[in-house]
Amino acid sequence: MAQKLLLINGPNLNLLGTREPAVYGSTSLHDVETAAQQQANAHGASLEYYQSNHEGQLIDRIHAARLENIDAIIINPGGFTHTSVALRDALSGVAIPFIEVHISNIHQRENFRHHSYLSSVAKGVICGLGVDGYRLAIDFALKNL
Ligand SMILES: O=C(O)[C@]1(O)C[C@H](CCCOc2ccccc2)[C@@H](O)[C@H](O)C1
Repeated sequence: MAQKLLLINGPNLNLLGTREPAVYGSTSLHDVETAAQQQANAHGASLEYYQSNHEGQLIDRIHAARLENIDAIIINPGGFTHTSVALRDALSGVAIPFIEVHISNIHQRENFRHHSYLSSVAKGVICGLGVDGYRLAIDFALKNL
């Protein structure tokens, strides 16, 4: 059966490409999502994408994935990375392997960004490689998850 991937972006990532290009680059979220879908399709897989600024909506989307036979989730949790036990619990609860992606190297930034509530339950974490991190995460998921 063809692999099904889900790409999730959290709060403020809808601003990608419009603000702080020095930190997050100049690629828009739409272009990230489109490239991700094309990458998956080129390998015979499907990829859905979702973005929300609301913690509960992200949690509801993760819960729904359980009923959609999603094989792997690629998620940039945005700022909820550093605050949300609930998002961690949702990902753990649905038991779908996920890869955590951060565009910036959170370990080179403010101290409050150094801890992730998600990393210890993630299959893997990619950070600091810009939007290429999404492509690399998808590549790994296609090969391994
Ligand atoms: O580096 C990442 O991908 C982050 O997940 C991005 C989050 C911020 C998302 C906001 O993205 C923006 C993009 C463009 C302009 C303004 C915000 C930040 O809170 C994390 O610590 C690291």
